[in-house]
Amino acid sequence: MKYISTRGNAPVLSFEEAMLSGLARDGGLYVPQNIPQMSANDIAALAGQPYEEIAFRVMKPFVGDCFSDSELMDAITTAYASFGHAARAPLVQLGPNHHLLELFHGPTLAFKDFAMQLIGQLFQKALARRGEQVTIVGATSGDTGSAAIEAFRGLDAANVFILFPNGRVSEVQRRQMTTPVEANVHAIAMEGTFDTCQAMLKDMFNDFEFRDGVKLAGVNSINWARVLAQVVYYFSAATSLGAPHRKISFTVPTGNFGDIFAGYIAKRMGLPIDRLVIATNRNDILHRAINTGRYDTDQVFPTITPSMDIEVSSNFERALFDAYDRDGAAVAQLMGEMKQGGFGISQGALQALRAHFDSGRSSDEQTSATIQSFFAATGEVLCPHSAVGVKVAEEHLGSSPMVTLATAHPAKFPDAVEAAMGLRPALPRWLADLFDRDERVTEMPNDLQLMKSLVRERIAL
Ligand SMILES: Cc1ncc(COP(=O)(O)O)c(C=O)c1O
Ligand SMILES: N[C@@H](CCOP(=O)(O)O)C(=O)O
Repeated sequence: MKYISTRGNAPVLSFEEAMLSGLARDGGLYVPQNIPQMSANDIAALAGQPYEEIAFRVMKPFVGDCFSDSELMDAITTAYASFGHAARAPLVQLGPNHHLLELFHGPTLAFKDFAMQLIGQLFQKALARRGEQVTIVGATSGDTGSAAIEAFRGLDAANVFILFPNGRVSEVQRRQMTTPVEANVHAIAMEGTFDTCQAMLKDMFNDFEFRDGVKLAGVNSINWARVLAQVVYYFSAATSLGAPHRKISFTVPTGNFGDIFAGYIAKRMGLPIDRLVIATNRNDILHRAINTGRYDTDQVFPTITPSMDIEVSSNFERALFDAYDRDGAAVAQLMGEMKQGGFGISQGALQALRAHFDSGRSSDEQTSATIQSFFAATGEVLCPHSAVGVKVAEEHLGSSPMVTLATAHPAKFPDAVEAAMGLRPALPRWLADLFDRDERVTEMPNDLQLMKSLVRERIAL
């Protein structure tokens, strides 16, 4: 299996090369050259299998011969061994036709653990084989950062720098990033929003002297391996609910578009997905784009769903690449226009997007009301991000069963949850002393030169 860039002008890579590279050298994102297909029989055979077996069967064709079967299975098994639920991604019924896919049973309590725990294992195997060390820089609005730190803390082969927007993550999220004691972990509180952090990260990748000098690697969903690992739970959920014999819809709380893009890949592989519903908060650029055909950036408003406070939604580029019939030059042109404030989506591409995606939005007030009403009706305590999904999903219920992705544990956002329903969710046992631990964090302005100097200094180059 080979990987090509969405901007059509970067080397074609293997799975392992794409995983270790992060951003393509033309600024684009790697995608598989072809999407492997699963037949109805292949999909039916997944029903009732352990999550690890489903992960292996779904991911293997994308990985090719970069990892042997036993290496891949070993990585998968180790990755999910620490999850606090035997099903890994259990389904809970919210209503007659509405189910919640709980993706927060991993070590850092967010869906990011599904991919990050796995790529931590795959990075270790690949780097050990190559005898290489890398510098991982990640941008986060809260959850990617803590998951990456958890997956890579203490490894000799990787230094991890996590840029988060100062004051714009929850206190639990911040402490998850600032309290690990391992010397290879560097939490950086940056001036600006998540978009500022992500733009800084992409600028670092686009500076080849720096990129090659520090052996830069990325673990945001710009990394294809992140998206791939997230494809798996669409298969596990859909087959539990009767796929391939009936269609299933999914609603996904969305920011950087990685999670819902994984659903789109599942559909392209043959999983009978009816609708993929993009659920946004007040920062509703994707909802507006699907509705109007204009992707116009605005300011980013802080909300009670900080992980989704994103305007420059990185993986939307991957969806556009397909919607523009894989025309890399067209995508490069749109991404250039986005830097000037926005772009229009052609009628053909918009139709192609609308063939798969619906969208909706939830204000903070609606999100709080949803936490409150679903707790009263079902006893399920929703994190605010998951509540955005549930609210939007309820507006899109149809004939096929709807699955809403519960992307984080409510205890990561205790203030918002308490304000909504009057009860403060408790952190699990292994994080119970989080507020007693010492924090270690470096505050930085939005200055690329200073950031590059800091990284170089810390890795002592
Ligand atoms: C809790 C939570 N929900 C939803 C999202 C949005 O996911 P994505 O960025 O893949 O669209 C994020 C951030 O990624 C998140 O941390
Ligand atoms: N919400 C994310 C933003 C980064 O997303 P990623 O999937 O591209 O890593 C976060 O929690 O950091």
